Amino acid sequence: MSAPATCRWGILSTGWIAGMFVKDLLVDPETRGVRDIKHEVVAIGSRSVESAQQFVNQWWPDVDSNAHKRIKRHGSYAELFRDQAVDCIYIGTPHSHHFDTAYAALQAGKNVLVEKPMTVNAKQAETLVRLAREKGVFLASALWTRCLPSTLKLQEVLASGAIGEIRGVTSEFSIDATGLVNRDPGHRMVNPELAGGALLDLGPYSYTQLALVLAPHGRTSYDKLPEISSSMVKTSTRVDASTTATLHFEQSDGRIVAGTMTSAIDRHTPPERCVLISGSLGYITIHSPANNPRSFTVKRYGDSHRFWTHETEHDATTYNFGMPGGIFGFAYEADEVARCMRDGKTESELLPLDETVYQMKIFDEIRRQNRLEYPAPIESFDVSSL
Ligand SMILES: NC(=O)C1=CN([C@@H]2O[C@H](COP(=O)(O)OP(=O)(O)OC[C@H]3O[C@@H](n4cnc5c(N)ncnc54)[C@H](OP(=O)(O)O)[C@@H]3O)[C@@H](O)[C@H]2O)C=CC1
Ligand SMILES: O=C1OC[C@@H](O)[C@H](O)[C@H]1O
Repeated sequence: MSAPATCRWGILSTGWIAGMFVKDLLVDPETRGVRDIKHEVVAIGSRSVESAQQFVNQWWPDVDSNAHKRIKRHGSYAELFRDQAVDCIYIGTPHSHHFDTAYAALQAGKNVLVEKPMTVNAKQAETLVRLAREKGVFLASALWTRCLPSTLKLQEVLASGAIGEIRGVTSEFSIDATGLVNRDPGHRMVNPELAGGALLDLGPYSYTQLALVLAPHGRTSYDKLPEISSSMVKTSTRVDASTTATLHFEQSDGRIVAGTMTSAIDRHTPPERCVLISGSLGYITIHSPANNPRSFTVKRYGDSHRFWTHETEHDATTYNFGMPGGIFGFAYEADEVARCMRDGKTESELLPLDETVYQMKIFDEIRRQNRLEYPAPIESFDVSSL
């Protein structure tokens, strides 16, 4: 077997998720049975060099180690874009800053993995996708759930016909952040200036869980949006505390199947169930959380199943997934990106760009229906000043 290919990462921003992503990159891929690629963090880019230095101190505390000494600390994002040692830049800024930062990185010819949601709106996402394709560089939104072994296994189970014809999906990813509005109204989750709110922050997961079943890539035409009915409750900071949307997706056999997604920042999703996939022969329950499911259960109805009884289900199978090496789960998307780098691919089949743009169009429509607008500068897709 040939030597593993190394992906050399540049980390842009030094907040919470940037640290979690790095933590996963530092775990030896062999612990999860991955022998074809390796990860190396070669540079940190921050708005201040002190913050970049602090980040290195936190994640590579051994000051005498080669890694600690070797990692470049850039005091501006522009310096990171110029760093020739970097293969791919991971962007972990707030939503409001995904578009401008990713645009500048792509413009500099860099491969980019940008946190979810890719942008604030679909026009911005389309602009990034167009630029990446023009430049021939890699781009993906970091919807890590799509790369998890549990997600891939679920696709297999569905394709096997285990629950028959799909009749409906409900999906929720919510986190109780009540109190944040009063305690810390500037926090990115509730601050409109940073494009906060449940839909953009947590909706990518509740949407993805139903889209993987009802609008899978390769079997969905992105020309037409599903029919959408949605509602929102807003916070006093004027972002959405909760959003629920029912989407009617046309299936390849012409049937219309409804999926309902909920994301909220004012409650927890209960652990037992975040996603319910109902089929003609049974159902699948995905256990919370929807961003990182560790198990799901498939139950098939018994032959004597009747609509008035609940006693006849049988054949329950639960699939469990660990997180080897102590990873959080981001490592799997990092592996996928590293393989794309190695193979010269500019797009990942697990994180398809057209699907990402489609999702952003659906979110635009949900926001339109509920009059959720962000400040003009962060909705802008004008690139003349970038
Ligand atoms: N995949 C996942 O599971 C998760 C994804 N996320 C996503 O990651 C992104 C960041 O979230 P999180 O890490 O929690 O956020 P943090 O606030 O902890 O970090 C954001 C970082 O972005 C940089 N930044 C650039 N401009 C600004 C600005 N105007 N205000 C604040 N920070 C700025 C800062 O880094 P610096 O000072 O170094 O420039 C800052 O540390 C979001 O898009 C979120 O949706 C978040 C959590 C989990
Ligand atoms: O996975 C996540 O969990 C917590 C959220 O605030 C975050 O943005 C999201 O990506």
